[in-house]
Amino acid sequence: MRRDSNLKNDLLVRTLLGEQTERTPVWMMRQAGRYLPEYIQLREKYSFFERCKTPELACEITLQPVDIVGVDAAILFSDILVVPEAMGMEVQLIEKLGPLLPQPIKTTQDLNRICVPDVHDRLHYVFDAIKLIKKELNGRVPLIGFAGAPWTLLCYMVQGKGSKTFDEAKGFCYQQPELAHQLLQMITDTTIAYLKGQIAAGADVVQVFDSWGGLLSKKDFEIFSLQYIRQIVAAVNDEVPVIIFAKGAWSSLPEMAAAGAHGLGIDWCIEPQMARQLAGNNVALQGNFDPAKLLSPIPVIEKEVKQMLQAFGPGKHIANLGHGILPNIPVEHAKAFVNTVKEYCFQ
Ligand SMILES: Cc1c2[nH]c(c1CCC(=O)O)Cc1[nH]c(c(CCC(=O)O)c1C)Cc1[nH]c(c(CCC(=O)O)c1C)Cc1[nH]c(c(C)c1CCC(=O)O)C2
Repeated sequence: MRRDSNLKNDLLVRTLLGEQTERTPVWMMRQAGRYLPEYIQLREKYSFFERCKTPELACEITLQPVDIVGVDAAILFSDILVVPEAMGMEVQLIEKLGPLLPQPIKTTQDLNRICVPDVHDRLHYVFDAIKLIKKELNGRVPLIGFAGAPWTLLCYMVQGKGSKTFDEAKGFCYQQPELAHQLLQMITDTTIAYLKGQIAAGADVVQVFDSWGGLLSKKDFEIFSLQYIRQIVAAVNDEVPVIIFAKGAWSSLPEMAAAGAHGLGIDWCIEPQMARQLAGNNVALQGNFDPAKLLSPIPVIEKEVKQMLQAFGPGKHIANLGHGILPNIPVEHAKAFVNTVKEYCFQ
């Protein structure tokens, strides 16, 4: 296991490695983004991919929540969709609509248009950003690298846009399972090289986002998601700690723990005690505050965050939201979330 000896705050890394810490670490999924006025300013000047592909901009945005909100970890500013783009697909981000992939994968011919790229050629801008961020962080907090899980990326690559059900992506898997598995394996191979590149560039921890894992039954989650996540975790978990966040897929927590992850993200639909029973004692749990609850008045946020910390108990817990922070959250409310965790003492 590689560890950056220059880290002044290593609460996240130690928690993931099962070591005791003075307090619970805290960060927020999607913490670099639209609820921060400083981010919105940059967004007005540069397109989404300009922000992702310019290391100085990605670095500045990554550091914003560390400086402004005081989280215990930075997460690389990028997007899970840079991987489909590197594999040869056109990816656009449209205001208010979200991602658009105008030529989605439906047939063997479509699959032949994409490839497993050389990540050092196609995604070098991410590795350059990570090197710059590590330098600028100067050990203040660890840096989390990330990638989308193959299933969640397939959802966008086949559906071509966001969806509540991803019915076309699911239909593709059920109608053309062989093609689906070829695509999932190509994404997996790209992702392994991509995460290894992030780690080589300096990422201290990596997280795999399976935002749409909960759309599958437990059996189909194993077939179309978990077997690929397992390959990714096995390829990197001796280098740095790995967190799997598979939203809604709580019934597979035992299998995800057995896959060799150091941390498992959970959403607010499962109680901490139940998640602990399912996941066992050898893994840290991350979560699980309802992001919309950050709209509550600050005293309510403080009270509910304390209840959450108490429910998880001391140790083996990383305080976080159960999904990404919403754009309409006041910065003061995000700060209240973080500060309540930092100030909490277990009796
Ligand atoms: C499914 C998914 C995507 N991207 C991501 C996921 C998995 C996590 C999740 O479920 O929320 C992951 C992601 N996207 C972004 C980050 C940055 C780092 C961080 O967490 O702070 C991370 C970790 C930046 C972003 N990615 C995107 C934005 C907003 C675009 C903008 O600010 O111009 C940001 C800050 C665009 C994006 N990218 C994606 C969507 C659906 C959208 C549009 C809607 C939305 O914003 O949530 C795909």
